[in-house]
This record gives sequence, structure tokens and C-alpha cells, in this order.
Amino acid sequence: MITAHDFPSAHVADHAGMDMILVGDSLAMVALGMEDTSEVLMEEMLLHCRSVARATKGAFTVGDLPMGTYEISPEQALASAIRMVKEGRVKSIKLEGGKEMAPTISKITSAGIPVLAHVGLTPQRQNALGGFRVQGKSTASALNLLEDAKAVQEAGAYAVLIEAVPAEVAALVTKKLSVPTIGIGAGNGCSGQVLVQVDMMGNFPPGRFLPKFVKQYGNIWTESMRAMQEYKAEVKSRAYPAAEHTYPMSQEVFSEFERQVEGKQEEDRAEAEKRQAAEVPEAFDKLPNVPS
Ligand SMILES: Nc1nc(=O)c2c([nH]1)NC[C@@H]1CN(c3ccc(C(=O)N[C@@H](CCC(=O)O)C(=O)O)cc3)CN21
Ligand SMILES: CC(C)C(=O)C(=O)O
Ligand SMILES: [Mg+2]
Repeated sequence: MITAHDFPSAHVADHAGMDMILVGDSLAMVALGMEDTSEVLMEEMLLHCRSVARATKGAFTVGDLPMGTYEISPEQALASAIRMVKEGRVKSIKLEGGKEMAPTISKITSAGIPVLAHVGLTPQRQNALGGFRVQGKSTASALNLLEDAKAVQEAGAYAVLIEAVPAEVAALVTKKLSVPTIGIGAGNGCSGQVLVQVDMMGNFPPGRFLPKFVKQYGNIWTESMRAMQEYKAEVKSRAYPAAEHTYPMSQEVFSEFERQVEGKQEEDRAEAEKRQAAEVPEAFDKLPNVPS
């Protein structure tokens, strides 16, 4: 599974044969330049979901419910999930939370909308978690994570996404569940994996902080910079556009065009001279009387 936030990023993911494409609310940070994911609006998610859906032929699409659109009640969550499917054109939705979200997950799945649950590090709750912290590090916290995973499974989630959890814990949770798990920063014992596409493609300037779990499979930034700088240099040196990038005209037609332009200019000049000559006396008439 990989994230996508627009038509081209979904196009490449789908063509590469990804099983699942997530329109993550990480969109806020990687595509919209926001400080964190809590700022992104339903309307913004819907616009991007639609563009991803248009490019996706084979993969199963998932839309992340943005913060504030599902926490108030199961009814609010179902209404938001329906918008994601109806307007966003995705096939399923994802929401963050464990046992406390069980009634909400039941409500949405009973309406026929598949739900991917998200436990462990839940970035929408970063202010309560004290930042982007690894979860399930203590025995109590690991037990709590397992309870959360079981509860969302029982509520009807078709899979459980586990973020930033020790590998051993995620592997054991995976064993104890009957539905698949999808890990991010949760080791290779999960059923599947997900990454933010911009991160794994290396589409960001050097020096940016990256979570430990990111492996950079590409270097899109470097390639984009090379191309951009080469374009700039060639425009300035006039190496671009070259003959093959221009539309030619027959010499004959152009000569006639040139001749007519020159002829017109001659006519225009003569016309202007005539007009000026005619206007001079009139202009004199309009001058105010100068006291002698
Ligand atoms: N570009 C991007 N990639 C992501 O994976 C991502 C987002 N944005 N935005 C939403 C969340 C936030 N994510 C994050 C962000 C930071 C850490 C992080 O700093 N982790 C520390 C662990 C700190 C600890 O030891 O507790 C690390 O060193 O990796 C983890 C997940 C994952 N998601
Ligand atoms: C990091 C993944 C799991 C996510 O929720 C997102 O991209 O928003
Ligand atoms: Mg998310």
C-alpha cells in the first residue's frame, strides 16, 4: 500500500500494481504545506480523493477521514464516510482510534462502507500523545494496543493499520488477529506495509527530517532540480527552444508576410505625417490666448 494525493501520484502507484492506494491526511503536510494533519478540511480531502480515484483502475482506494469529521458521534462519522465514497469516489475509509471507535466502525460498516482502522501512533491525536511518539513500548501499552486492534476487528474493520510500534509487538498483534495488518514503522511482521509516497520517492529538499521507518527508494527532488536548472540555463542561453521545438513557415510565405509588414509600416508613416500636418493649425487655434 502507498499513499497518493493527486492524479499523477495515483497513476504511477496504480501502474506499478499497488494493491491499495491511501489518500492520507498526510496530504496536509506533504502536498498542502500545512503544519500538521489537523488543519486539512473534508472539502480539501474530497478534491484530492476524486483526482486519485480518476487515475486508479486496479488498486483498492482508501480515504483518510480528516480530524473533526468523525469523532463526535457514529452518525457524524457515517455521514462523513458517505461523503468520502459519494463525492471522493474512494472505495473505503480509514479512521484513527481503538476501542473507543468500535461503535463508529460498526455504524459505518453496517452501511456497507469498508473501514480500515488505524492504531498505535495516531497523528491526529499528536497533541494528546505528546508528539509523534513510538507507541506500545511498555507491557501495559502493548497490551492496550492489542486490545484496541481486537476491538476494531470485532467492530468490523477489514484490516488494521499499525503505526510506529516495536516490531515484536506488531508481529504478535498480527498473529492474534484474523484480519490483515498494515504496518508503517511497525516491522516486517505485519501482513502488509504502507509508506507516504513523497517520502519513499525522495521528493523533498535535502536536510528534511524523516521518521526512522522511511526508506528512500528514489530521489525525485534531485532529478527535478537538475531538470529545472537545465531548463533555466538553456532558456537564458537560447539553446532552448531548438529548431525541433519550433513551428517552421515556408520562406516564400514569410517573405510575402515581411514585405506586407514593411509596406504597411510605410503606409502608416505616411498616414501619420499627413494627419500631423493637418492637425497643426487646428492645435494652434486651440491654444489659449497668450497675453502680449
Ligand atoms: N511526510 C510524512 N510522512 C509520514 O509518515 C507521516 C506524515 N508525513 N504526516 C503524518 C504522520 C506523522 N508521522 C510521523 C512523523 C514523525 C515520526 C517521528 O518523528 N518518529 C520518531 C520517533 C520518536 C520516538 O522515539 O518516539 C523517529 O525518530 O522516527 C513518526 C511518524 C507519520 N505520518
Ligand atoms: C501515514 C499513513 C498511514 C497515513 O495515515 C497518512 O498518510 O495520512
Ligand atoms: Mg493519516
